[in-house]
Amino acid sequence: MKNDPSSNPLRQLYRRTYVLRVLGMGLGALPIAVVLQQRHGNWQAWAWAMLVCFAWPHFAFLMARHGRDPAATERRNLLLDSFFAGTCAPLMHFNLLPSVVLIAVVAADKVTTGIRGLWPRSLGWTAAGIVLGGLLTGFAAAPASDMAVVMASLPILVIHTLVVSAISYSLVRRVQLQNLRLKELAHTDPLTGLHTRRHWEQSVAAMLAALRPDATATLLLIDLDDFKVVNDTHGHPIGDDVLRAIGTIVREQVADRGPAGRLGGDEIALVLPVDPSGAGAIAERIRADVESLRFPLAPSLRCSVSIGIAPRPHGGNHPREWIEAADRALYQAKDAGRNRVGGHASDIPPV
Ligand SMILES: Nc1nc2c(ncn2[C@@H]2O[C@H](COP(=O)(O)OP(=O)(O)OP(=O)(O)O)[C@@H](O)[C@H]2O)c(=O)[nH]1
Repeated sequence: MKNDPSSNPLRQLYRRTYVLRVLGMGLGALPIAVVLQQRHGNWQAWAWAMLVCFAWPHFAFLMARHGRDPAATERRNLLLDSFFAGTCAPLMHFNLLPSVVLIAVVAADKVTTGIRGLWPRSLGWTAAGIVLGGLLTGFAAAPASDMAVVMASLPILVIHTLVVSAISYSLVRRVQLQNLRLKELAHTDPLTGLHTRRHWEQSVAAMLAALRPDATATLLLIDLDDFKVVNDTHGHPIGDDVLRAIGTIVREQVADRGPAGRLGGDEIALVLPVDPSGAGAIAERIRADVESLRFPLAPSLRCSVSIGIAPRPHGGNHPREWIEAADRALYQAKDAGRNRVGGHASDIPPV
């Protein structure tokens, strides 16, 4: 990806502005031509207008494409756009509507690039274009725009505005989708596909806030048995495969019924809106699925989990107290020989 030019949006800027430049300059030719025809412009005025409107966009594209630094070349081209638009105002003897439209259009193009400071800088270039063009045309002024000039100015006004809006919309949508993806990545543990600890805690808090105070919910705390031995015997990558497989099992068993997160290391927690016996049945399925896991790269490997279950504490939404209760149930399961579910049987003290 590093050498892929498409991975650098600034390097690709000249492609996007090429379309806008061809469109803007091409449509801009219409009111310029009408004004030149009305005031019987000389051949030099026509030649300059045609060069700016029809040759410059392609020349700018080729310069940026073949330049050593396309982004820098394109930034300079954008400033030259403003200069050329500036020269067109005196060329049209400052005919008000097309002069203002042309200058506004090239200014808008600077804003849509998102390059900081480009738009204010472009104003100086526009002013330079106006002064140079003015010196060459003697600053002749005929600002009134008749109906023919108004009509000829409409296509650039309407079409260019709509195209710039469509491009801006698609850029905003892309940024929104990328932000969403970044948020997902920040919320998801890459190994297990479960929530990260922080996001899990936030999701549990949100879930509890949405539940009635007396509504049932149960916390399951899952811990791999002798995971250190798994790592030591089969290696860390196989240990990662185990975590990955358990993440898949948990996600399949929980579906979207409640938040499931990796608290760290080999510890996974989930909260389900069910009573302890319902949670016990789900925990038992997870335990059995983990027990039946097989790994082609480590055929002798057998895994198991111990699971602690704790019902939601009465009269409180304190995840810490709740996790401690599930932790006690988990360690009872470990003490009782591992590969089992603890906490939903009567021998586990209530929270
Ligand atoms: N492969 C792998 N191992 C990890 C990861 N995170 C933590 N571990 C290992 O997980 C092991 C956790 O061990 P412990 O929870 O202390 O104990 P255990 O061996 O599972 O024993 P019990 O919990 O008592 O059954 C440690 O060896 C960590 O190095 C990980 O992302 N990948």
